[in-house]
Amino acid sequence: MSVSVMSPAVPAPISFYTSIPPHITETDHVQRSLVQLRTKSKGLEQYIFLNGLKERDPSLFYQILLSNMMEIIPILYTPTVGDACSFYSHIWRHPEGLYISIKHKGHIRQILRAHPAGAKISVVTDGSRILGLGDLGANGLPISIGKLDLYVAGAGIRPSSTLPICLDVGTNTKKFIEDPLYIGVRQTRPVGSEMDEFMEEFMSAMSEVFPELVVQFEDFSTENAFKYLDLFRSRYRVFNDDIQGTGAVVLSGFLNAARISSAASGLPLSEHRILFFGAGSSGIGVAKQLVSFFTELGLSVDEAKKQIYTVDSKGLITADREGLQEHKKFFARTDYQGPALTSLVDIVNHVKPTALLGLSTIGGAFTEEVVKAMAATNNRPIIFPLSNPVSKCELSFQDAINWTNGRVVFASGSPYNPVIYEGTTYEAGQGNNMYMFPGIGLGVILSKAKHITDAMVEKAAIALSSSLNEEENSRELVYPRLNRIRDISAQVALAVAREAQKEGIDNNIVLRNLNDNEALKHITGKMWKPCYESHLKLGVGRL
Ligand SMILES: O=C([O-])CC(=O)C(=O)O
Ligand SMILES: [Mg+2]
Repeated sequence: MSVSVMSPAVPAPISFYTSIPPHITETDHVQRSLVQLRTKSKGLEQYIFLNGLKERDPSLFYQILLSNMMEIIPILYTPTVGDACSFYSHIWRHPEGLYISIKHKGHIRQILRAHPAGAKISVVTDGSRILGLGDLGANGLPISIGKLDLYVAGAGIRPSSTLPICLDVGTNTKKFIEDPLYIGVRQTRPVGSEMDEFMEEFMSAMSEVFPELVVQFEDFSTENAFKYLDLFRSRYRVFNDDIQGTGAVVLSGFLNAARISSAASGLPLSEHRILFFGAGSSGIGVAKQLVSFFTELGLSVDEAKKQIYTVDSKGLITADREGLQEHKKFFARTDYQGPALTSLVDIVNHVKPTALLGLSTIGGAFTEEVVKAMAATNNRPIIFPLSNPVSKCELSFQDAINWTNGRVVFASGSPYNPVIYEGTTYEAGQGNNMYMFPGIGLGVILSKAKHITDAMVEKAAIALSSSLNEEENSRELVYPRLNRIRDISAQVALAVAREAQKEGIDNNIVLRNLNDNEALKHITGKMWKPCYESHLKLGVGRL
């Protein structure tokens, strides 16, 4: 009997074929899985379904994710991942990612060595400030997993090169410690030197076991976010997504929003007054990113700082306030001596900002009065309610449109559906760091940069802001459409790599010698794509 050249070299076991019903193809199974997903109720049930699918058939999972990104990303990522984290101990089904516990102190290298080699990008959280949901302890792992799914979808990183980690060091949230189903260690968080020593051991073990690894710190509490970024950024390839990723994505959206707003007002970019509602790691991270950009426009640091006002739970931050936390001092105002301004409306009326940015995690904080005060002094007020998930967002898109008669230039951290107002359809921008971190990570991996500098992050932001196509610009969008994420990540990655080359901290000669067009081709050519079909053909997949 002659053997067809199309036959697989090694025939699949008979049992494999007999387990597959007669009328099933790859194409209809993708459709079947989508139907199964869509019949689940929205939110956590859909998250659990996708999580199970990823475990059962990773190749099918990625196939579905990549061909339905607009539908799937809000389930695996913000906002639904917030519910997954809140209830993770209760919905936990199977081991995934990696837990490094405080109990492993002294043995972290051995634990990492037991993991398959080859990780190139790791997202690491200690669960202490998950989105705007607070200290969720060991329940924080899904945020690392969700961010890495975006690396796969948005930047084409191979799934086996990703390493989601939750540092299980305890939680200060009593209800978790008392919950019999809680999956983390039952103790409060270590402070001071115990945590510092743990982090030192962890980072040095990571770089030893995974020499090519880029580390993204995620959702650490504000103080630790700043502290560990400062401590490790010159020694390892590490960046903090909440400080730098959010800083960059907001700078990028602000540049486009300011262009739209200035077209109506004639105000030069450097004269915009920006009010930050929220002064945690993200708020201050974004503010610093703006200062750095303004200085490049020719302003001194002091002049740039003057354009920025910060507000925390006690009101407008002024230098004369007692006991001001270290990270808030830089932006504390010295030009206001009156009685403390505590209400946001009073602050808006005093500052008359052109842009109001929310990073406060206080849902609904931008009330009708606040929004109308913004609309009273600005033809095109810029309002970015950036806190996540939706329950913590300062303003809904519908209210923003209604209360400004459609004049607002809007971007939120979580997604909103388009709104129709007086016959016109308006689209919300999503100012989420998902536009930045996949491209930043990819650029660092490909250029083999030694460090991630502020200039690399800034160049990433500028690349994003100029990535909008004609149609997106004509619709007055402030961010490109998400379905172009791979193109955008490639442009961001190139900008990051070019800056690393300029600073002489890259280590990839091939990339250095390519012109921009060749380099973009090289980058997109490296992007991983799922190959679902071949699994059934070769009989090695699991349906
Ligand atoms: O995860 C997101 O959607 C954005 C983010 O980093 C955060 O809110 O902490
Ligand atoms: Mg975050």
